[in-house]
Amino acid sequence: MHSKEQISHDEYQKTADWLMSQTQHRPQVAIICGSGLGMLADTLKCQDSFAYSDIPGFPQSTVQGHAGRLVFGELKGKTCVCMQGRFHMYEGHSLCKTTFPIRVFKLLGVETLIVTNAAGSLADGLQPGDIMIIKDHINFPGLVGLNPLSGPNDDKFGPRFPAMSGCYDKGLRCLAMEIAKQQGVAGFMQEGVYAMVGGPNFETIAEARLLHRLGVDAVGMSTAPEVVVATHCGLRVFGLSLITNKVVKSYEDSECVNHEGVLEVGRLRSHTVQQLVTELISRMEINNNNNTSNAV
Ligand SMILES: O=P(O)(O)O[C@H]1O[C@H](CO)[C@@H](O)[C@H]1O
Ligand SMILES: Nc1nc2[nH]cnc2c(=O)[nH]1
Repeated sequence: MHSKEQISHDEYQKTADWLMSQTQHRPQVAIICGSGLGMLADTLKCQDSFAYSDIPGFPQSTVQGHAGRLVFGELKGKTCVCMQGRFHMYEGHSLCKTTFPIRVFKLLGVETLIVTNAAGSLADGLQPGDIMIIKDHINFPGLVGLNPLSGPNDDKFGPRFPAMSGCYDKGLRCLAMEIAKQQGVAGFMQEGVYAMVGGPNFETIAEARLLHRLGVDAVGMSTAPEVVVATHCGLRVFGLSLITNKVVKSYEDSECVNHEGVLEVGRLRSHTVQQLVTELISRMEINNNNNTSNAV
């Protein structure tokens, strides 16, 4: 069962200590690049970069469009760390492995996490190429007990029963919308609810209809476990989905989604996503109070 594996505090600390011995950067902001969005790391200046295979304790990326590199650098006066490649449950990683980097970031002093993903749209108003600011999520694996926080709680990171209402920071969501207006891209940006399903198959039509009825705006196979672990340890979270395809909801529709198409939309929209994230990081305020204050 995925959730049984446990990782000790010492193991997270060892990885954080190794990284701190290899780079002078002390990141305040962490960015996770979704499928095809690895170029977000290109904006960082004075880079130190590490292959996941060289980082003690790090899992390995196995999905095309996820390079498997951790990049540290400066962006508009903030120190950042960027995951070029995330880990998904369907790759066979335990949920605590898929979220391993989040707690390492916490120990590095990160205060804000930016998660990005590629997602299929269920909402009629969301077209391929649109950007959805994540207002909330439905963690389907989590609802049935596949939760990275299952098992003994590590009080050093956070409480046994963390609240998840408000896990996507409202201030950052408003700031992102304001920036979108100023950059002239608000026309294809809106807030919505992201749902995580286990994958790796895309949805059947009946599943798509079910998700639509449940109020899901966009669906993907990642993000929710990362956000749960980040919120548990007191990180502020901002998330966005790049809509890469419409999820087929009609038996009359012969369209068929594939991963190549998902990556292609990422490439087409890379510049817009980069500009938005760069400006958001530049204008966000950082409270340097990362002291595991969420812990009980
Ligand atoms: O969520 P990210 O990593 O962006 O990737 C999304 O795109 C892949 C499918 O094309 C799935 O892994 C899905 O979760
Ligand atoms: N589950 C799921 N994940 C995706 N990632 C990108 N597009 C999709 C989609 O349509 N469904």
